[in-house]
Amino acid sequence: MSARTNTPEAEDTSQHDTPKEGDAQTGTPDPLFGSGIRYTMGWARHEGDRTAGFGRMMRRLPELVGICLKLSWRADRNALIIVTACQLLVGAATAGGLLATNSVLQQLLTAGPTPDRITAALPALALVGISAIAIAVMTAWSNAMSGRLKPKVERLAYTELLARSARVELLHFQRADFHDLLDAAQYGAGWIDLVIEQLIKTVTAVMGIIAAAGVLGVLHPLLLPLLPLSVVPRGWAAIRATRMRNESRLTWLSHMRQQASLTSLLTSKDPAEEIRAHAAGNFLLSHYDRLATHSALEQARLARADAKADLVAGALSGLTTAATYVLLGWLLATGRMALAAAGTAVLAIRTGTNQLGSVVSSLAYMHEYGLYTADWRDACRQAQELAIPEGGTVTPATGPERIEVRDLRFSYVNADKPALNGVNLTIRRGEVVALVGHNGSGKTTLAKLLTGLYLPEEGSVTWDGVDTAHLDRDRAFNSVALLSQGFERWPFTVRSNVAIGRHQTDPTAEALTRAAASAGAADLIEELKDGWDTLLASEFQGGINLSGGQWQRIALTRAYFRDAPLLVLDEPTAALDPRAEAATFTGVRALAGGRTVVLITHRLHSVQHADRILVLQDGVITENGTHQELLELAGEYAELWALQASQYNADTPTP
Ligand SMILES: Nc1ncnc2c1ncn2[C@@H]1O[C@H](COP(=O)(O)OP(=O)(O)OP(=O)(O)O)[C@@H](O)[C@H]1O
Repeated sequence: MSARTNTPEAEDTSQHDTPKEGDAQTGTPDPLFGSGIRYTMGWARHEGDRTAGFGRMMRRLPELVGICLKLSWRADRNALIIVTACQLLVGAATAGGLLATNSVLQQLLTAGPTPDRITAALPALALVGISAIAIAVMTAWSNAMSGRLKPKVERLAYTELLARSARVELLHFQRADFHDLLDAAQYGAGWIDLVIEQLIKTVTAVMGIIAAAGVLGVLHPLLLPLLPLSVVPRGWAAIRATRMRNESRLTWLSHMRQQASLTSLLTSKDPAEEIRAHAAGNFLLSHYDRLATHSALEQARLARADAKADLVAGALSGLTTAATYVLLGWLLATGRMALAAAGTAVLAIRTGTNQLGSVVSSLAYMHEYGLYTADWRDACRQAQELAIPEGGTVTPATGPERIEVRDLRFSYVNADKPALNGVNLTIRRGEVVALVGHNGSGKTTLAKLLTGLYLPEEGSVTWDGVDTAHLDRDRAFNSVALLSQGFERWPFTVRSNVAIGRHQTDPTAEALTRAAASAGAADLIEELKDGWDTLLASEFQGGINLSGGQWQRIALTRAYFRDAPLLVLDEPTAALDPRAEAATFTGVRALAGGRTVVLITHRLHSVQHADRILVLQDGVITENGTHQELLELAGEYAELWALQASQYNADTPTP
């Protein structure tokens, strides 16, 4: 190995061409990610809107303001009222201050002894001071109130989104477009405080403009058109700069996500093991650096584009300022305006143009962030439409007496063939039913339909004659305990990991211990340093991690702790040692009394004592019977059984 490969930096340049500006083009497949990652995130939902002009921006504005005001009203109406009142008062004080300034100038510029002129100007001077104090007080109060309002609005937006998405039918979580919307909506919820901030800035600036325009109108009507005229170039440049920024951002957005995914891979717990064992660190790092270089080049280009736009804006703005002073000079020279009024006009024009510039940039920011606010609203609406309905037929607490499946067909979104293709089956209360079959044959999918987690696409699944779609699903789920293949390893204490399975009631020590004993986890928990209070997350202070099998026992404890009449165990022993596995299956039989158990496993020796074994093949039940009946049938099950048995026999040394 050459010395160069000792540092990741050395490896970078040897592996990839040095990125050049313009390399990062949309649609160019990435050597690591292909082109798949680019459009999978909510970011890219607004390509058209992001590069839209002023007209489109203004058309969306009322809707956006409406969303923000409604949310703010719900979050903290007092704060909203105070902020609005403060802004109105700031506007009034600005106008009053300008008029008072005019009066001061008039008094100072009239003929007469200086002390007299100063004395005459004093009341107006006091008014200038009072309006400045009023502006400062109102601005401070408004800032304090908006500081109170914004986090409340953000919290409300997040809570609403999370509450609604937590109720969405499971199937929609398989849809990429729904995830795109949720992604964007999360930005919307997080950035809603920025939209409100810009909205407040806009209101402040509009008040300033009204004040300045009012004063200019009083001083000389000819001065009024100067105000919008002077801001046109700055507004045009600001919008142009925003569009350029957005176009540029779209170019490197996917890089940002790819970079973020590499950052997360290099710093997360789970991939750490394989990265080290396969020495993949430098490889990932070199790709990270390649992407970071692209991003830096794009940002440099962006900065230059911004600078150019600013330059053009500055030049045009200078021209309009010059025109303003020429007009003022002409008004003065021709005696159409007094010197004092001209002085006030300069102040009013400066105030007005500054505020107009501020309005334009606030509107541009509002438009940009506001696209996500609209997504937040759309996601909340969609989540509501796709939610598991509330109410329906209530099932008895003892669970269904009979689950019937008739001509059941079910396909996942974008799947080219159905996962279940005409399943018929009846399960009675208290039965232990085992589902076996090759990978992808539909066992897990069937279990999810039996429990009402998914609804049939065709055919029916009924609980005591009631279609699962018409059940009160919240109550129905209450009757279900599920240990799924990818069970959750909650980063909580052991107690919470188990009690989350039935969190509505305070877990009694006795119920926890009983569940742990049934799952074979009692000794394991007792030996942990803080017992039930041990934190199962080594990435947090004081936390520890468990082995795969130990985690499986905790997950099994959780399922047992739910103490539900319908128990679904999907590969419950995949990570268990043989003794624990045997104990688990014996435990399942013992537990069954009155409880319906659906057991999915590839360990055929463990299912031989099930009441019934169902063999699935390509989404269809091909065999249905007891272990003995299926062996006699000499079909798929018998073949798989013989295969597994032969492996054991071959490996067993003859005594
Ligand atoms: N979320 C999903 N989206 C799309 N297709 C899916 C999804 N989950 C499963 N499938 C497909 O549905 C079919 C049935 O999958 P299922 O998980 O029910 O099989 P299984 O019998 O439980 O497999 P295994 O023994 O590997 O756990 C497979 O073809 C699988 O690829």
